[in-house]
Amino acid sequence: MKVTIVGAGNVGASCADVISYRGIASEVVLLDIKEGFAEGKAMDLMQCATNTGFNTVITGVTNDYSKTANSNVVVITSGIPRKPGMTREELIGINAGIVKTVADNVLTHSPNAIIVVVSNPMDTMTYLTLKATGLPKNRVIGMGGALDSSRFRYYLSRALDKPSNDVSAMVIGGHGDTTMIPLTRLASYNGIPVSEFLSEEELAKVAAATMVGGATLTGLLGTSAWYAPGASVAYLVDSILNDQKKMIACSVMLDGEYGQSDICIGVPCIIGKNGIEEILDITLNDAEKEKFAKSAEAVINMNEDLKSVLA
Ligand SMILES: NC(=O)c1ccc[n+]([C@@H]2O[C@H](COP(=O)([O-])OP(=O)(O)OC[C@H]3O[C@@H](n4cnc5c(N)ncnc54)[C@H](O)[C@@H]3O)[C@@H](O)[C@H]2O)c1
Ligand SMILES: O=C(O)C[C@H](O)C(=O)O
Repeated sequence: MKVTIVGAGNVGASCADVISYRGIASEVVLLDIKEGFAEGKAMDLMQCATNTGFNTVITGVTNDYSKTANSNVVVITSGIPRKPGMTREELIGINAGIVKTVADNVLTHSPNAIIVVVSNPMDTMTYLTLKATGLPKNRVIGMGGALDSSRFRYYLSRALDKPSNDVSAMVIGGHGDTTMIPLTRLASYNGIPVSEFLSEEELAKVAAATMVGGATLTGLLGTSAWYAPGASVAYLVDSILNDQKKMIACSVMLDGEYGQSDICIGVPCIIGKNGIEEILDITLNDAEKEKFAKSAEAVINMNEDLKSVLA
């Protein structure tokens, strides 16, 4: 199985690292616009093979899309990351043009690929990719919910003082500091509602920390995060390539689900060899419904900006 990752920067390289280390794909192509950069990242990663014991072949190329031909999955991480104090939404001006060009190029050489969009603002970049390529909606998946849910589980595990892997929780809605919706009501510690252990005030603090999880890391690192984002993409790619049918919150085109249409936004999905195989339209309570509607409104407004940005 072949995976192309466009953008060999922090997230792209970290994703290639996890994919190879875990043997998720037999071949990974890293492509970057910066001369020699992807080649260097690929060589460095390949020199891990004997010490970590993987057999994936990683190749790096400078803007040569012919080397990406017949990829099963293409991950788009090309674009700029935010700096401290910025929102993801501020990246639209530069990233929209990059993502649109990249999506066209990858499809020319891999017409059957499933595309995973990572570049920010991710929900709008997913919408743009879908509209620009005309692909069926099951083949364009935005990665955000997998990461936001892992951060939610991390903050819950700290509040509970229990291991993250014993905590089950999901974030839906937009992948933005104010648009994420951590589903606190449905979070559990090995099947027991977390509200058995944490007060409403503690849960509100966990939800707030989750929503600004990316901004917190950007403040600490000076650029946005990459280890958890890279691992989250690899987790999603694994479910596609190995047809695992995992339930993962992803940004997908809605057609009436959650009362929304013509928008890509995070909702629980079944992910398998066909990409998005099912959208789970779960019942939200009134407060969650209100948050989802507000989140969708913000994402739709951002999508509107595409017209002027790409004009
Ligand atoms: N969806 C998410 O959950 C999530 C998580 C983390 C980061 N991101 C986003 O992913 C993007 C990448 O983040 P990063 O930290 O890896 O940034 P980075 O700067 O480390 O890497 C981006 C890479 O893209 C390359 N690039 C730029 N234009 C290109 C083009 N036209 N073709 C090919 N490559 C090109 C750059 O040369 C660079 O190497 C950012 O937009 C960031 O906001 C999203
Ligand atoms: O925070 C960012 O800008 C990058 C990414 O969306 C993240 O959540 O880590």
